[in-house]
Amino acid sequence: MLEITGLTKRYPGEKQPALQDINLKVKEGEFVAVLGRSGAGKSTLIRCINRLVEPDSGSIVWKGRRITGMNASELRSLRREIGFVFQHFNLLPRLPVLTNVIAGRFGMMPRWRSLTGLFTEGDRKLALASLEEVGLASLAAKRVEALSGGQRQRVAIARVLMQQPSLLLGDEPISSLDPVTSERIMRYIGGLHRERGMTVLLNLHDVISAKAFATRIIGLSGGRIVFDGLPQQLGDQELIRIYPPD
Ligand SMILES: Nc1ncnc2c1ncn2[C@@H]1O[C@H](COP(=O)(O)OP(=O)(O)OP(=O)(O)O)[C@@H](O)[C@H]1O
Repeated sequence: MLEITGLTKRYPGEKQPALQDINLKVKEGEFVAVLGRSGAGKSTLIRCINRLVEPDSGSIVWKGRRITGMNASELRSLRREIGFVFQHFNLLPRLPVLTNVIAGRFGMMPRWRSLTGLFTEGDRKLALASLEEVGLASLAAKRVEALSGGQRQRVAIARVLMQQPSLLLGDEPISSLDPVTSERIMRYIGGLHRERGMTVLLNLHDVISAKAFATRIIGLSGGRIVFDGLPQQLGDQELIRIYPPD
């Protein structure tokens, strides 16, 4: 479903490449957790997949379409199909929760605001149902800026639910949340994977969450894949390879 071949990225002015010759095939319905030390290349990998970061070489093919090489309009339509949860949520703080969630339907369309008047009753119902799923329906009318970090993250998840993507990418979606909220968000994402068959690829700092929820773990170190296996194959030796001491 997602096939990454020979992916390499070096940021301008950096000596070491952030990613070196990454080869990775993700099958439909897999839940992949990407682990690695800070600077290992996890964000770069995820961001190359939706072209928020421009790779230097290699190819990324999703459902038979070559992401590397897509033009701006092809990318816009791709980003409507691929859900992306950032560390910093990417919400519009001054607008109500419900409007932020409905915007998910339009992907990352920059001019979506001009569509506000065109939201249908169906859109509103679906957005409310998504908020219900993350336990925030009662806050639908509140401005996002009045919510806590954990609540904002749940709004971001509700927006992704609304988008109904077949691929969900996440860049450390739980790293700024408390343990209880983190667990809750991971359970939502696990539910999306199990019940809707969504393919998930998440960068995580937390090995325990990765082992509990993922069906496959990728370990990155120095921009290379140093582990690729099942959660139960991740033992002490493998963890040392993924998290080498200084
Ligand atoms: N915009 C940038 N300009 C220059 N170098 C960058 C940029 N973004 C990342 N890097 C470098 O690329 C390497 C990989 O960074 P990346 O953010 O992908 O790692 P990461 O594993 O996601 O780290 P973290 O867990 O801290 O988010 C690091 O050495 C980092 O300093």
